[in-house]
Amino acid sequence: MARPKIALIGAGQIGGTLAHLVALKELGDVVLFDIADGTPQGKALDIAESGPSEGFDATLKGTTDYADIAGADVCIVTAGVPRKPGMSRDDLLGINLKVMKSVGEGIAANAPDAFVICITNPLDAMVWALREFSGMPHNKVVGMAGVLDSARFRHFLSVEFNVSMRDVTAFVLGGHGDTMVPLTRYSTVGGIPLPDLVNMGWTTQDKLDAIVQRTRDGGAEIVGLLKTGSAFYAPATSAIEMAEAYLKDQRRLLPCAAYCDGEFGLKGMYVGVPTIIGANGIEKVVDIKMAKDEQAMFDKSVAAVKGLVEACKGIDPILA
Ligand SMILES: NC(=O)C1=CN([C@@H]2O[C@H](COP(=O)(O)OP(=O)(O)OC[C@H]3O[C@@H](n4cnc5c(N)ncnc54)[C@H](O)[C@@H]3O)[C@@H](O)[C@H]2O)C=CC1
Ligand SMILES: O=C([O-])CC(=O)C(=O)O
Repeated sequence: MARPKIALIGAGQIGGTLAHLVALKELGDVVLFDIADGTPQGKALDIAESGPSEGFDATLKGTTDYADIAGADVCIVTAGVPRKPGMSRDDLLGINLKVMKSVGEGIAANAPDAFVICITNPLDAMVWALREFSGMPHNKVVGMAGVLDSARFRHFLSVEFNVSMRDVTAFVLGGHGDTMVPLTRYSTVGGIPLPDLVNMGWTTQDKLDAIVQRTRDGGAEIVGLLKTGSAFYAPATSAIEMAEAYLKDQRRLLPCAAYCDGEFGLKGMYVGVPTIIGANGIEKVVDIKMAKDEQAMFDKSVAAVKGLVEACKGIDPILA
């Protein structure tokens, strides 16, 4: 059987890391696309030259021509600009919206059957716009953020409890911004929900609150440290987890920015919700019941995303 074809739209920090991970994990053959001529070709060649030592079987091609992504099974979109210290993700909206237009058209024309994972920020509005520009089915276009935010939450919790990250589960829903919603009641250590762990005296509510806030600020913390761009190792790994779930029909239950058509009382919008990813893309949005305070946080986050979508409509009349 032919290897899957994985197109990476954007060959910057995340795109290059994605290409390396796809090759190392032998998920498929890689086409790395970017408008900056030389960058995708150089990264593809560099990673291909690591193959003999690493021993993977995958071809890598760098290109500036959308025709080369023809027939891709998966497209992962990181094209656009990242933020710098002092900026919010929302400040990227105007410039990255234009990028989503060309990328959406390029994918629709060349790889209309692909499963598309958007990473570009501000994530929830950009995945909505990318879907609109591409006209592709809603279940085949999804945004990556919840897997990353939950991974950050899990990492901080594993350090606090001094246990393996494998035994920590976490759910971060809502928009990928300052209003994101880490759900402590649905996050566990060895199956024990976090509020129970506070009651058991294993940690304090103050410490848990600080971890929740650090999770919300997780992207900004890295931007502040790197100074020249934003996180890329963990974001790439998170998107690979989603791509693998699709390619291997794993039916993973992962928090993703998915299209809600009635779920969570939302109609026609993308926001971070629990989803099942399998061979049909987003197979299901899992409509969990939230407590009153959780719902209030989620509603606030949804309102923030709606504001950004309205801003997109104001910029590009095609979207209105
Ligand atoms: N959803 C999430 O959780 C996360 C999202 N991000 C976002 O991902 C995006 C990419 O981040 P990085 O890879 O670090 O940025 P980067 O600047 O390293 O790479 C972006 C690449 O996009 C290319 N590009 C620009 N316009 C293009 C176009 N029209 N078509 C094709 N390629 C184009 C650039 O030439 C550049 O190589 C940013 O918007 C960032 O904010 C970053 C981390 C996490
Ligand atoms: O913070 C940023 O700008 C990049 C991002 O979305 C993240 O790392 O969560």
